[in-house]
Amino acid sequence: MSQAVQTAVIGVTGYSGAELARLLVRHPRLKGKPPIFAGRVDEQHQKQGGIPLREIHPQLIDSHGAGDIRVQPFSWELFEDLGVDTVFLATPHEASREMVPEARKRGFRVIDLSGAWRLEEAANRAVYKFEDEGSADALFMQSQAVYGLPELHRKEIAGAGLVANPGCYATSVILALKPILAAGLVNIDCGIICDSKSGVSGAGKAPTARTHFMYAADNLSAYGIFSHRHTGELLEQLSLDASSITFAPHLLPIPRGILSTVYVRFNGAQTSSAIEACYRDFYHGSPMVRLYGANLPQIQYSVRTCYADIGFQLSKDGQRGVIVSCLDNLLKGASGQAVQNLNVMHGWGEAEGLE
Ligand SMILES: NC(=O)C1=CN([C@@H]2O[C@H](COP(=O)(O)OP(=O)(O)OC[C@H]3O[C@@H](n4cnc5c(N)ncnc54)[C@H](OP(=O)(O)O)[C@@H]3O)[C@@H](O)[C@H]2O)C=CC1
Ligand SMILES: CC(=O)N[C@@H](CCC(=O)OP(=O)(O)O)C(=O)O
Repeated sequence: MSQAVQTAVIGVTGYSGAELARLLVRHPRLKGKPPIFAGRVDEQHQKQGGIPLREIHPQLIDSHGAGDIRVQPFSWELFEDLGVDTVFLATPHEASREMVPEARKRGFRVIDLSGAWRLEEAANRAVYKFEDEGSADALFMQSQAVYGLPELHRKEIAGAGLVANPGCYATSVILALKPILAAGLVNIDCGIICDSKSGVSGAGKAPTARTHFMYAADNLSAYGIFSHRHTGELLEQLSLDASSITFAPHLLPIPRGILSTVYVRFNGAQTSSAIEACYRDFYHGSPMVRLYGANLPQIQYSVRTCYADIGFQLSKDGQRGVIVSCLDNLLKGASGQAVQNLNVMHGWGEAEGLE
């Protein structure tokens, strides 16, 4: 078990990169080894040795350990010279798709926050329209990738060279459904409905027509129904057929947070205590999932935490269930999960630096 892991982050100027910086500079296992931050640095800052992190994220003041850390101009040689072990990519899917093969060739372990390597099936990946789709290099890299949801794949993540951090909506829905599906309690033929709502930071820092204040504020809108790219993650991780699950994402006019409401029919009548036991058994030893039972979680409870919060209620006859799953899209939905994966990869306590 190493105490001296050197980490590096590409994409710290983005929303999830900022949260990653906040978590990593305070991580108890990284004391004395602050992460290296690298990215696109303009000429003027290059002359000054990089951009001071506090210029980009003033909220990361000294008490958070950010000190004089700078975002340096990115190169793989920089990481090699500085003895980097694990690289986080908080970059767009296409950028990750290009960078990861080179990072792996150079021997870095990678935790990629993007969707570049999450999907095993070419049919599910088609939504991304990757330029290198089908190439031998890309297929090889895909075969090495482990889906970075520790609650499902802890063992594989521990030995992985490439961890594909899950999507934020996907995390909330998979964690809500996996225990009852794995126990065979859900009547799949009746269809499962996942109604998910996300804060605007889920879309990243580049404004789009959909996420512009004028459209997002004082509004609630559905989008991506039957076509959202996280559907493939749900199908693969829950071993479901496309006809048995309907995923409907919505844009909520709040900065961060996701609430997924999942509607299921059971195979026969269930009791609250049986369903509660099912969740407790499944998440035994999973410190980043908090179970609420019939006291449903709310976005307010989960936001700015690295937890996924899950609760449920049953119909009077026990035939139907509604599961509510909340998380912070930038934390358990992205950076918190990435640090949880770092902990698993290095044999540290899974919740270290996250509570
Ligand atoms: N936001 C969220 O809730 C979630 C996001 N994700 C995924 O995490 C990744 C980051 O998301 P998010 O933080 O929202 O994104 P942002 O748009 O907020 O930030 C993107 C970051 O990537 C950098 N970047 C863009 N292109 C390149 C490039 N070609 N080379 C190097 N750096 C580049 C940007 O740097 P610069 O400042 O130079 O432009 C910026 O730091 C994405 O893949 C996203 O899909 C996953 C789960 C949840
Ligand atoms: C509100 C919002 O726009 N959310 C994003 C999903 C964010 C996320 O987890 O996405 P990645 O798969 O890009 O990593 C979306 O629907 O496209």
